Amino acid sequence: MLTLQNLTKTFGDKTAVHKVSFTVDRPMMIGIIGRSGAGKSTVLRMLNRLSDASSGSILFEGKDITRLKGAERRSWQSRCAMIFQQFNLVPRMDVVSNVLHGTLNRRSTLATMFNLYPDGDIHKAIEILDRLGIAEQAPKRAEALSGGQQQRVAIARALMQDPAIILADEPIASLDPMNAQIVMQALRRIHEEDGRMVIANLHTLDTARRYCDRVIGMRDGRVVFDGAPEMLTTDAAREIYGADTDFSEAATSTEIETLDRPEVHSPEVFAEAYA
Ligand SMILES: Nc1ncnc2c1ncn2[C@@H]1O[C@H](COP(=O)(O)OP(=O)(O)OP(=O)(O)O)[C@@H](O)[C@H]1O
Repeated sequence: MLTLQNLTKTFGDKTAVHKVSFTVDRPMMIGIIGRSGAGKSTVLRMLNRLSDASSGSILFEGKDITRLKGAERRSWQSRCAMIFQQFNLVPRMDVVSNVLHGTLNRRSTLATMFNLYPDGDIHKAIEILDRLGIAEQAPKRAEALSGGQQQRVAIARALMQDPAIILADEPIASLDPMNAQIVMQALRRIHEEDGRMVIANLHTLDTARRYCDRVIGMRDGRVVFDGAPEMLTTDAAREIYGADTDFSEAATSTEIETLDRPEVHSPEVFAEAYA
């Protein structure tokens, strides 16, 4: 359903992404890992059409995304929602209005100017917040929430768009381990329950192993690993991170020891994490 073919991005002399190709034939949760500057964000930005590819193509359900313009490009951007490390909420605006911003693409300018939202959208926003365990935060200003809660608001805003794909660019890089776990569980659950594809750029190996069905490793703009988490051996990690034999996985870890991968998928543990 999603195919990247020789996707390339250059900035002047610098090739940030070099002929990246992979196919995703069913909705899955994919982690893209690699050191800083490997090209992970640039790949996501091209996928969402925030940035244009220099060459190569992206096909989704047979359609060439790289060629979309105007309204078609905006429509793609709402099918392919993006979440950022810094949440990108409007800090002084209440939580529910931030979530309702996810409907901007389909609202008239006048309705947007006067903050007029249909009742159905407001109910939907609250339902989504409830699903993410933060409905009681709905009237508060976004800036009053913890980082983990703010990232869940950003996920709720993305869900308002009813996207086929959620792209998450370092979604947990600003969070402490407990909040990082809650946010990763939320993304995993959205993938499993809704059948949405999730592609997340991640700094740490253990997070990719624990939550993802497939891991893509990038180094210097190229894909150097593409496989199941079980295939991600220390040697494969060394290749991705360009490290020598001193390489220690602990250096890329945000581990907190309480959860194993099988438990992560259990709704009970998910609910408990929110309690
Ligand atoms: N707008 C830009 N102009 C010039 N160079 C850029 C631009 N955006 C990215 N780059 C360069 O492209 C390369 C890949 O950057 P990118 O942000 O995609 O890497 P990354 O793997 O996401 O790293 P990080 O984890 O630090 O965000 C880097 O060398 C970066 O400096």
